[in-house]
Amino acid sequence: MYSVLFKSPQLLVRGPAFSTSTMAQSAISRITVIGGGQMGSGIAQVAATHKHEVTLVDVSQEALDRGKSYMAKSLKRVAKKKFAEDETAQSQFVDEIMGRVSLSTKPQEAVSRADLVIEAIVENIKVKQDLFAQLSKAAPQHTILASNTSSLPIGKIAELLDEQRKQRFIGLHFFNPVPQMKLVEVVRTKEVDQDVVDSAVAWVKAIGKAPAVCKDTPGFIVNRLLLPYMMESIRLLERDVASAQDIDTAMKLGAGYPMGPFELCDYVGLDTIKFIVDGWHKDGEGLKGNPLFSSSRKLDELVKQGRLGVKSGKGFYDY
Ligand SMILES: CCCCCCCCCCCCCC(=O)CC(=O)SCCNC(=O)CCNC(=O)[C@H](O)C(C)(C)COP(=O)(O)OP(=O)(O)OC[C@H]1O[C@@H](n2cnc3c(N)ncnc32)[C@H](O)[C@@H]1OP(=O)(O)O
Ligand SMILES: NC(=O)C1=CN([C@@H]2O[C@H](COP(=O)(O)OP(=O)(O)OC[C@H]3O[C@@H](n4cnc5c(N)ncnc54)[C@H](O)[C@@H]3O)[C@@H](O)[C@H]2O)C=CC1
Repeated sequence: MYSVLFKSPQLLVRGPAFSTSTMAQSAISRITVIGGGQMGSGIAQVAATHKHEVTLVDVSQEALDRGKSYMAKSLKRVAKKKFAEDETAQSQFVDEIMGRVSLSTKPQEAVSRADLVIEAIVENIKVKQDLFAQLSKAAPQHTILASNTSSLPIGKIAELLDEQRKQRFIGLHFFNPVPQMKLVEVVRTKEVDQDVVDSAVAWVKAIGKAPAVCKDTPGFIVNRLLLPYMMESIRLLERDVASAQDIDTAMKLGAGYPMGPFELCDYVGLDTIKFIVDGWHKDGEGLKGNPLFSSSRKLDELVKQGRLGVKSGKGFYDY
């Protein structure tokens, strides 16, 4: 059932009928992000930019330092746009936001006061399930637990949790690069409470992003549509229909995409994509054997050669 919610004259919100608590201000203040890589560092940066107290967790100080440098580099780009020639204002801006982010290698301690925990660790179902089983022993009962997974079922990630925890478990799927991409997919399981969905939607808006609420099915919305497009692009290349460069040019100028499919594959990471397409082809709900999601010899070869994209300095392109 759809309804039109008028939040204020200039903002017409059209979407599924939310309970009145949708309009409630998000009661989320303290955020813990687990995994300080490409995505987790971006999520921590955006939350801190919007005045949240953030704790970023990773497995080692080295990994935390890497995440911190991702944030600092990104914030310097934002600061340069915001304060043009004023270098003092630029460094004050960066220092103020970075000052809201504390670093930790102790996940249970880091969630003990959190209102929201967002996991952005390796795309591996068992590692995610074990992490949340550990966190659920330490996080307050009210804490919302969320995963930023690209492809794994949210309900499966929460499988080891008790019923009460499952009712406060949700998908918050950010897009890369997090500071720049407006969308966050809010993925609801069968078990999640409506007020948790409403709080998540309110928080996503409070950090300047645009929520899209969807059910917990493979790929949610964007990746379900992106993956076949990406795999068909690779099959065009395998059939020698056109070069990667020409296919990218065609999709940027013909379909208005900011990046072509091969640029985007390199940007996201070929190993991540291979993991996802192999997983869905094997047992993705309703996708098993679907030719659109068949794996690709070319993709397998590149991953085997360690050509993972931007992160390894070479993928479809050399960087
Ligand atoms: C068909 C291929 C599909 C491949 C994926 C397959 C899908 C299934 C598996 C996916 C698995 C994982 C992915 C996932 O789950 C979901 C995703 O994230 S999908 C990827 C979504 N992202 C995109 O589609 C990115 C598209 N590209 C862009 O929007 C732009 O190219 C980009 C913003 C990356 C760079 O812009 P560009 O103009 O090329 O360069 P600039 O350097 O000038 O940047 C423009 C603008 O943006 C600011 N900016 C860029 N990066 C950052 C940053 N990290 N921090 C802060 N600011 C940043 C920059 O300052 C510029 O700002 P202006 O105000 O415009 O000056
Ligand atoms: N790369 C992308 O474009 C996108 C990725 N995602 C999803 O976000 C998640 C993270 O992806 P990326 O940031 O690209 O990966 P990444 O490899 O850049 O970062 C993962 C981070 O998690 C840390 N980590 C691994 N296991 C951990 C544990 N048990 N405890 C704490 N930290 C741990 C790693 O040290 C690393 O710093 C994945 O689930 C991925 O599917 C979602 C949207 C876009």
